Amino acid sequence: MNSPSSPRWGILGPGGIARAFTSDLRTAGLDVAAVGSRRRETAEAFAADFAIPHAHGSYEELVADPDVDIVYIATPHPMHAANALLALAAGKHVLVEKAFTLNAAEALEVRDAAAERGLLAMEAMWTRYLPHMVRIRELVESGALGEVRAVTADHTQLLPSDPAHRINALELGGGALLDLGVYPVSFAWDILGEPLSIAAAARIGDAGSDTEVATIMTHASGALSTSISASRAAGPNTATIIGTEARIDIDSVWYTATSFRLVSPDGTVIEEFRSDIDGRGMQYQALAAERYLAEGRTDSDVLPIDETVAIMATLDEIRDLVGVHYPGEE
Ligand SMILES: NC(=O)C1=CN([C@@H]2O[C@H](COP(=O)(O)OP(=O)(O)OC[C@H]3O[C@@H](n4cnc5c(N)ncnc54)[C@H](OP(=O)(O)O)[C@@H]3O)[C@@H](O)[C@H]2O)C=CC1
Ligand SMILES: O=C1CO[C@H](CO)[C@@H](O)[C@@H]1O
Repeated sequence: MNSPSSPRWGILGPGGIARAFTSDLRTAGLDVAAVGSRRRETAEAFAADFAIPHAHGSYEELVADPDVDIVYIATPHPMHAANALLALAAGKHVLVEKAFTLNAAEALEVRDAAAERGLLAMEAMWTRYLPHMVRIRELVESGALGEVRAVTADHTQLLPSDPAHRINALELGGGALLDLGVYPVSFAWDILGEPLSIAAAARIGDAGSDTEVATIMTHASGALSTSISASRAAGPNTATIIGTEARIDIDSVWYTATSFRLVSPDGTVIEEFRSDIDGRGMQYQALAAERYLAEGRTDSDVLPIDETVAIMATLDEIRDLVGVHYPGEE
């Protein structure tokens, strides 16, 4: 799959998700050239696990590596903007984990820095690039559902309750919305576009961050979307797109590679889709990034950077409604 001109990846912040992503890059035969950690020993251990040629003991060293073309940023959300700006200043393209940044202001900074340098800055909203989502967008655009009137999705997981864990601690961008709710909100944006109005409610945990959040959005198309994110209990993790002529039921876990059915109002299954992929599926976004670079493009057509910024603004608005602010935002 690799060609001599394939971009060479650098992994920044070798924690849990960096491990899953790197494994998927390896499965897809992509070129992982370097890893950078705040601790050299961590970088060396990660490099040994994945046979990565260069291990760097700082993020500065990683982005300065001439063998790296694109940096995957996998630190906690509050570090995304600074890490992405560091890589862009060194002339590297960036693929930045969700939530892209802490808020829309930071996302704009990253967007503008990439644009100034003619570099790709892309949100690692991997779900959008998965085969079932590609087919779902085709079906929606073809009119197979008629007019879409509603979208529902939940992302709920039983995650650590330790107030110091990144899922909870405000200084690490804690909260169900930015970690989990970003998936259903991005999904609603994908299918229905911009929300015109937002209602939201949340429960706030001991750490001061949101542990459960529910939103109802009214979209420019006139349709509604609802989403639930929760970090203290696992629900169905399914999603539905309801149209006037048919609906799509996406099976659990809807935001990973999964199956779905196109169903008519009388319950007849019109089409069934099953995912058959290697690995977790995080390679599809990387393959898309490589394709954009090969075509000399600096934006994603699946999730353009302006939409990422707008999604961050939606998340800002939801956080305003439920009263969650991060240090330095007040
Ligand atoms: N796409 C997906 O399915 C998933 C995406 N994510 C996203 O990835 C990001 C990282 O999550 P996850 O991998 O679970 O987190 P981890 O805590 O497992 O890893 C984060 C890494 O970031 C580095 N880091 C830099 N600064 C800090 C800091 N102040 N505190 C802690 N770690 C720091 C550390 O690496 P080092 O010290 O070695 O430099 C650490 O290993 C989040 O933004 C999250 O939303 C997470 C899980 C799934
Ligand atoms: O994106 C994500 C998917 O699920 C993880 C938990 O397993 C989350 O914490 C994460 O950020």
